[in-house]
Amino acid sequence: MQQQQYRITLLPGDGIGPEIITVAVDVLKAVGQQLNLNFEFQEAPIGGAAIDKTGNPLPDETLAICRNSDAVLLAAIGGYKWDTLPSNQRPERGLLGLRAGLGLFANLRPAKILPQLINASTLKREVVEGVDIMVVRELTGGIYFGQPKGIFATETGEKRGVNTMAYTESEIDRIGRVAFETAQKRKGQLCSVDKSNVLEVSQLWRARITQLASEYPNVTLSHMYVDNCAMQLLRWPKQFDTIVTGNLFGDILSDAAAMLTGSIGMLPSASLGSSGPGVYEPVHGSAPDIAGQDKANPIAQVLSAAMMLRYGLNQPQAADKIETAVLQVLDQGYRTGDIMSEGMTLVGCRAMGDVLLKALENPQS
Ligand SMILES: NC(=O)c1ccc[n+]([C@@H]2O[C@H](COP(=O)([O-])OP(=O)(O)OC[C@H]3O[C@@H](n4cnc5c(N)ncnc54)[C@H](O)[C@@H]3O)[C@@H](O)[C@H]2O)c1
Ligand SMILES: CC(C)[C@H](C(=O)O)[C@@H](O)C(=O)O
Ligand SMILES: [Mg+2]
Repeated sequence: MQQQQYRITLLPGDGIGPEIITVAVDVLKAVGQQLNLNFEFQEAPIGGAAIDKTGNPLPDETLAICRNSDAVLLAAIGGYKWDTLPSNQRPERGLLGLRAGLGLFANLRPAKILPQLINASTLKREVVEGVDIMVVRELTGGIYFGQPKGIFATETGEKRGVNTMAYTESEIDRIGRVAFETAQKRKGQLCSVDKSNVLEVSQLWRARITQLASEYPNVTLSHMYVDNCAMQLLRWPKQFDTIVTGNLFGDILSDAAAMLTGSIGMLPSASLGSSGPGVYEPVHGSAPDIAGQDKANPIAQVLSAAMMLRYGLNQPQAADKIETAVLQVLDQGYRTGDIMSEGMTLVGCRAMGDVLLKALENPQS
């Protein structure tokens, strides 16, 4: 079998980023060896680490390296050290710049409860058992990017902070199509989430998504206001299959959906554009409260690497192997602190990496 070569850019970022990405790289190398895939890793700075090094949260060189790779594996950015910077100089700008620079308008955030972790959820077993939701979040538009934005002086001398939530029809259509196609491959139920009882931008969103539905007769479309959706996610999450929503609503709802699964430390994501490399990253942040303590759960990062193999590199067998190894270590009772429950074995980030490698070497079918 001829060896497949892939150029992967690694963006460890800040906080727990370097700890968790190391685990994912080891896992990728191990699965690569088994399936004759050769990963050429190249590391670049982003976020706070890049600010410290270059003064810029997204150096041009970082973006160029990402553009020139087959896929980008990102850990997380941000932390206390940079919290007092003005918003346009913060680490988060590096992440937004990366998403915009690579045209990654579609963010897929799966929230699936694993049977092994039902006890780690704060919700009742009957509420979370069987939950399997895909949040399709628009990622390069909406209030994160709309103009005008800034802090402006008013005539009275008072300051006024402004952000603008805006979507064009074509921006809504392209994320809508990704969402309908995603729902088609799942249970065929798409819930579009907006705030069209108040916001004009949401009225346009709802109208376009409704119009698109005629092209996808095998998908059942429903609509929900975002405040109700936040409540329904906690009340009866099994009513959802695929959710499509804008940038800010998707950010908030995906963190809420994460908790259904036990911990945000479990949730991967894929950020995709219409061409070029995607960025694969955990839903969680840099967790500065536990950084450098070997306490982080690396599974969201490892599952992001699996999403990279599945969606970005078309290597589903390799992705399956990683996902199976994750299930195996959970079956064996290994838990980081965030998913710990009675009777389980508490491990740190590095030890979780070690048991994952063992599970890859010795899969128990
Ligand atoms: N994609 C990203 O890079 C990203 C995403 C979200 C937040 N952030 C940034 O991260 C920084 C911290 O933000 P925050 O505290 O609001 O969110 P966070 O997701 O970093 O942390 C929230 C809580 O979850 C815990 N947690 C997160 N990931 C974990 C993991 N893998 N294992 C165990 N516990 C985990 C943290 O310890 C913390 O208690 C901020 O600067 C924020 O802007 C970055
Ligand atoms: C860090 C921040 C810019 C980012 C976002 O808001 O998109 C994060 O919360 C996420 O969910 O990826
Ligand atoms: Mg978020």
